[in-house]
Amino acid sequence: MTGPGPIVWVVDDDRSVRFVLATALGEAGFQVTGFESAQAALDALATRAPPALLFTDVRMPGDDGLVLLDRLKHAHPQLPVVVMSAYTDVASTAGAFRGGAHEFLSKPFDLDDAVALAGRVLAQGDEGDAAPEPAPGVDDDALVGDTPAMRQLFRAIGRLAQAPVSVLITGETGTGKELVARALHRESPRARRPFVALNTAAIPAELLESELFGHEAGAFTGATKRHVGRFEQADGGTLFLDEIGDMPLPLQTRLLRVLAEDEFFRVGGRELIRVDVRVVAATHQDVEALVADGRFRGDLLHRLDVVRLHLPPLRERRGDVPALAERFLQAAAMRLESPPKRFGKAALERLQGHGWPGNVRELENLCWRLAALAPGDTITAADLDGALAARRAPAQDWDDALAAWTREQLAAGASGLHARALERFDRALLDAALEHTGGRRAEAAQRLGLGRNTITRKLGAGRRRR
Ligand SMILES: Nc1ncnc2c1ncn2[C@@H]1O[C@H](COP(=O)(O)OP(=O)(O)OP(=O)(O)O)[C@@H](O)[C@H]1O
Repeated sequence: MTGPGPIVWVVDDDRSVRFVLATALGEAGFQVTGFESAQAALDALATRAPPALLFTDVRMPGDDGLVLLDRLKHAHPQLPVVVMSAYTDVASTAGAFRGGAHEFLSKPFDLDDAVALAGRVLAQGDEGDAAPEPAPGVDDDALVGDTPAMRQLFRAIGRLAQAPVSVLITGETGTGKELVARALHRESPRARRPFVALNTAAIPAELLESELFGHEAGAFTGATKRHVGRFEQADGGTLFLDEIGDMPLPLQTRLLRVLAEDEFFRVGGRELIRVDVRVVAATHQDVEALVADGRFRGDLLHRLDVVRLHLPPLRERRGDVPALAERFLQAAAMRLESPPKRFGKAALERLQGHGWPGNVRELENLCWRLAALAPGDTITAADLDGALAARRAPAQDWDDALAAWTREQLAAGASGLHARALERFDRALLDAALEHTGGRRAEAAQRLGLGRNTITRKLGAGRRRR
């Protein structure tokens, strides 16, 4: 899609990073231009209006990203800059923030996170004092919900935000677990300190430990610089550990110890690091079952699960669908700088009747698509059917999606892709078959043409290594 969305520039000497980021941002409605060097971006600025947002890598041939940041801060102080780097050492991150970076994105990053970040930064700009004409704001982090389950949840968040206890958030994918974690942070006395999120499932097991606790230069092959882990980054604030059920067992043991002692060593380090971090964890899995199967430590669950917040799936709170849909549509129109649209009555009814297997995220994506593509001011039931069908279409081209995933992973520096791809292939088949058979393994195995033992083994392997 090349909608009339806000203009974003991506400066990175790595062509594949520019490509994947531009594609993802483009699909979300931004107009993206890539530059291979700081100089190329500066040259463009001499002849063109500045973008609404700029992403830049740090280490590039010629002037690096921090030099670019410095120049931009003088020439265009209002322009938000997101600095991206694989080097999350103190010098790079602190240098970036000192230089006026709006956000720091550590590579490899999740593309959804990068897109969400772009949305957030621009929304802040829209609402902030610095924006020339503050638009009527849509608060990206505001939780929408008026059903009894959500009201109860909001009360619990208000109460829990003040208490420094660990919280475990459960709920299907896309139900808003991260948003709840952010709300807990925002309403807490830690609000002025960092909120740091880590998706355990998105990071290869062998990198997780150093991602969490950091490492010293030379701690292992490839560790050329000191890396400050997420625990340290979150000092004084909140660390959100998403998909905690996917954490490998040895790391669970280490996490348990750190939570008990509030101190740790970086990988390969000798200096004892003390931190004050509130941990909020989340999972979409049945964590008690993981404990029963020996895949998750009961004592760690106990420590993380001082209080549990459960997010019901959207199909169990259909009353919230209209307000959510209107909100997303309004936010999308603002972001795309397109005229506002509304849902017609029949369309709203159809939305409420939909099953929403992807929950609020699915609804949000659909609204973005409709904001960009529906022809009139009022969205009809036919527009909706078209958008739902279009959403399903890419799923048919799974080989394209696989190729895109592979390119993205390679660009982000990942290795061992064949094994990981096979795992995901198995998991997609198994999950879909189990969903189809209502969780009956024997039937799922038979439908897939696999032996029952094979399916059990694959399920175990998938869960262990995810
Ligand atoms: N109650 C809500 N009000 C407004 N927006 C919401 C609400 N719940 C979820 N969203 C939006 O839906 C999207 C998905 O939410 P979020 O990422 O918090 O889900 P999640 O449960 O953490 O998903 P996953 O398990 O896949 O990580 C986000 O863009 C979020 O802003």
